[in-house]
Amino acid sequence: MGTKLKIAIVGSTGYGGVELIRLLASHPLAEVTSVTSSSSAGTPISQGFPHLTGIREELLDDVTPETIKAKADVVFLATPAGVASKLAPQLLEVGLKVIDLSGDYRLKSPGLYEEWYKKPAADERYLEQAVFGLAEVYGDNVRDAAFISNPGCYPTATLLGLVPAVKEGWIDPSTIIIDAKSGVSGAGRGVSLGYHYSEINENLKAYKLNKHQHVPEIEMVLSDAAGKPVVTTFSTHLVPMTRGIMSTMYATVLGDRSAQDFIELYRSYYEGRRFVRIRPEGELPSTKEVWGSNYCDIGFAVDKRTGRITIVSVIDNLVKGAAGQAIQNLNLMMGWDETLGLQFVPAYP
Ligand SMILES: NC(=O)C1=CN([C@@H]2O[C@H](COP(=O)(O)OP(=O)(O)OC[C@H]3O[C@@H](n4cnc5c(N)ncnc54)[C@H](OP(=O)(O)O)[C@@H]3O)[C@@H](O)[C@H]2O)C=CC1
Ligand SMILES: CC(=O)N[C@@H](CCC(=O)OP(=O)(O)O)C(=O)O
Repeated sequence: MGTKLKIAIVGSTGYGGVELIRLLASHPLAEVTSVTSSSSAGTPISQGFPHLTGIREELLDDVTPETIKAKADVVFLATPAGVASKLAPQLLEVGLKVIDLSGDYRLKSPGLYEEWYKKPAADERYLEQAVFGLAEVYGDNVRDAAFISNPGCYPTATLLGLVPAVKEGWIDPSTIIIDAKSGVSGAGRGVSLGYHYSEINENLKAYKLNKHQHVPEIEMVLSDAAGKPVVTTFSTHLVPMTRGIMSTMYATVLGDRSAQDFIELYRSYYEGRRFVRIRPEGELPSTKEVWGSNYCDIGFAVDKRTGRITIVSVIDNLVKGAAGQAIQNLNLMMGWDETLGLQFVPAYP
C-alpha cells in the first residue's frame, strides 16, 4: 500500500469521479488517498453512493490545493467545464500532476473555447502545457507529461474510428458526416427536465445540432491527421440507455478500397494497442460489447454502389470515454504498461 502512487479525485461525487474510484480500486500501482467535494466535504462518500459501502467509507475532503497536496501526488479533475480552468493552475503550482477530464484544456485557442463552451477560457500558458491525451494517437506526447487533458467521450469514439483513414488519405475528409449517439450518463449526475426518466425512456432525441462543444475538438485532430483544415457535420442523439456511445461515420472512399483493406490498415495502425479492437469483415460492434470496459471496437462496411464507407465505433462513455482513458493516460505518464488496472472484460449481457 505505502509504495503506491497517491491519487486525489476532484468531482468524486459525479459519474466520472465515482467511475475513477471504481477502476482505481483494482490498480496495482496507484491508490486513491483523497476524494474531495466542493458541496459536501465532511460527509462520507458512501452516503451518496451506497454501492461503495465497506469499500470507501472516508469523509470527503475540501477542494483546497494544499490539502490535496498533503495527501496525493496526482489529481484527477472530473468537474464541469469552467472549473479546471481556474483550479488546475493552482494544483500545478503546488507541484501536483494533473489529469483533467473536462473540456477546459483540449482546445489550444482560447477564442475557439469561448465560442463553443460559452465560458471564459483557461490561461494560455496552461493551455500550452496541457497535453491532449487521445492515448492511441498522441500517447508518445503523454509520456513524462505533468498535465494531461483527457479527450471528450464523443471525440474518443469518433477520432479512433477516423484518424487512420484520414491520415492515409483513404477517405475524403470534406465528405465526413458523424452521426453519434450516447447513453444518458454522458450528461453527468445532475438532474434536469431533459434527462427525466419520462422524457428519455422510449425516446430518441437529436440535440445540439451544429452547436456541440465537441465539434472543434474533432476538427482539431482530423485537421492534424489530414495536414489541412477539416470541417465536419457532427450530430448527437440521446438514447434511453445508461452507458455507451456509438459513432456512425460516413465518407467518400478515395481509390478502390474494400472493407478488408480498411480492416488491415486499422489493424496495422493500432498494432500493439490493446484497447482498440478491429472487427473482422461483416461484423459491426454494438455498445453492449464494450460495456464497463476500456475497449473501443470498430467495424467497417464499404458500399461500392455509392463509393462511401460506413465506420461504426463504440465505447463505454464512462470508461474509454472518461475514467478509463484517464487512467490509461496516468499509466503512460508514469511510464507504466498502459493496460495496468484496466484489463477487465466487458460486462455481458
Ligand atoms: N459523463 C461522461 O460520460 C463524461 C464526462 N466528461 C467530463 O467530465 C467532467 C465530469 O463529468 P461528470 O462526472 O459526468 O459530471 P457530474 O455532473 O456527474 O459531476 C461533476 C462533479 O463536479 C463537482 N463540482 C461541481 N462544481 C465544482 C467546483 N466548482 N469545484 C469542484 N468540484 C465541483 C460536483 O461535485 P461536488 O459538488 O461534490 O464538488 C459534481 O459531482 C465534465 O467536464 C464532463 O463534461 C468527459 C467524458 C465523458
Ligand atoms: C449525453 C450528453 O449530454 N453528453 C454530453 C457529453 C458532455 C461531455 O462529456 O462534455 P466534455 O467532454 O465537453 O467535458 C454532451 O453531449 O454535452
